[in-house]
Amino acid sequence: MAKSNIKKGVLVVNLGTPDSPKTPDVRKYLREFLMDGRVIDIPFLSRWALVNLIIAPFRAPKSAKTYAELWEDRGSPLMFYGEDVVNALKNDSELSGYEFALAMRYQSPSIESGLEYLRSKNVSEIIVLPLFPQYASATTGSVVEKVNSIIKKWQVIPSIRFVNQFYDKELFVKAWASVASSHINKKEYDHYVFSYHGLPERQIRKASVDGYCKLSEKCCSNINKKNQYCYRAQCFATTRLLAEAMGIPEEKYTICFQSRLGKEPWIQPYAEDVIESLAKSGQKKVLAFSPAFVADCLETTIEVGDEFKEEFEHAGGEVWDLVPSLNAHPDWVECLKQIILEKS
Ligand SMILES: C=CC1=C(C)c2cc3[nH]c(cc4nc(cc5[nH]c(cc1n2)c(C)c5CCC(=O)O)C(CCC(=O)O)=C4C)c(C)c3C=C
Ligand SMILES: [Fe+2]
Ligand SMILES: [Fe+2]
Repeated sequence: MAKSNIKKGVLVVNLGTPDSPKTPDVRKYLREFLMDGRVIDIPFLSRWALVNLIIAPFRAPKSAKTYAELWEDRGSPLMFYGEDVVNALKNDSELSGYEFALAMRYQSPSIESGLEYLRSKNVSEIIVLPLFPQYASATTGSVVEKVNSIIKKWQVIPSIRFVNQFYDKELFVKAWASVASSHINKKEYDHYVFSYHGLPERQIRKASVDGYCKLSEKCCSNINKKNQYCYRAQCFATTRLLAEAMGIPEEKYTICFQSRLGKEPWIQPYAEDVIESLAKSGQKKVLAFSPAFVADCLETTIEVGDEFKEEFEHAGGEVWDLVPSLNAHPDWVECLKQIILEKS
């Protein structure tokens, strides 16, 4: 029987990054990102005023300087590692029955252009793969909403499957262990820090079933029917899996949450408090992981790698190393391949 040439489509989506590290491009990026009602979940007019009159004008020039430090010859790492993994998937012979498009939730290439590309290839179904290991309404939820807002206008809507999270996939854990092995086998560390992007506490409460989530250590210490989509609980679960795979005992690691924005409470413990208390309690050599990100970006290289290192050393610590992100590591590409095949 002749082999069918009908293909399936895969839309690989990451958060997005400015088009360049120049202030106007950073401002444009921040505006689009922070005007998303799933990111700053307050009424439209208050959000508009906060973003356009306060955050974008004041933050853009500062962030632009940091983006300039991050920028490489190939551009923003979040973007070029996205291109690298998609190219690796395209070249995998086991995935020859798939068409791929890379998209960013904010800025370019847009989700709309990625979906249009897949539509032009007449794919029979589309797998949407947001590159966020843990579910949050502000990230995965926003990608799902955006995709739905576009395809609802299509005459023919193919079957669409969304990947909601993958923090617990064996190959995801294995990929982190592979990337970290060169650090772990080379040096002895006193302590390990797992730093995740933060979220406003309000967003955790909104995702909690029957008010289950009290934002205590206890409510996030396991995954159950009521907190299965709790970002904080999923970050705790990610840490347990990674620590177990790398043989790091419980007393040797600490979780924290970074990148707080605004005055409202965000999920705790806060990174700056953890860093200071580790240094003050005599931990000298620390290895840091950033497992909410699958590609290096501002939040990993600059915030965890440079700024946290400075804070740790200032508080009396001696060594602060960061495990790079999964980027285009072959084990990570293998993990993505398995996710795609399982969803098909
Ligand atoms: C785990 C993924 C992420 C979650 C959850 C998330 C929530 C979130 N972020 C902001 C505000 C900002 N985030 C910024 C950068 C940024 N955020 C993520 C991922 C998550 N954000 C990434 C990958 C990046 C880096 C992108 C890059 O180009 O390298 C920024 C911009 C940078 C800066 O100006 O400091 C802001 C602002 C909020 C408010 C939020 C949840 C509600
Ligand atoms: Fe963010
Ligand atoms: Fe919880």
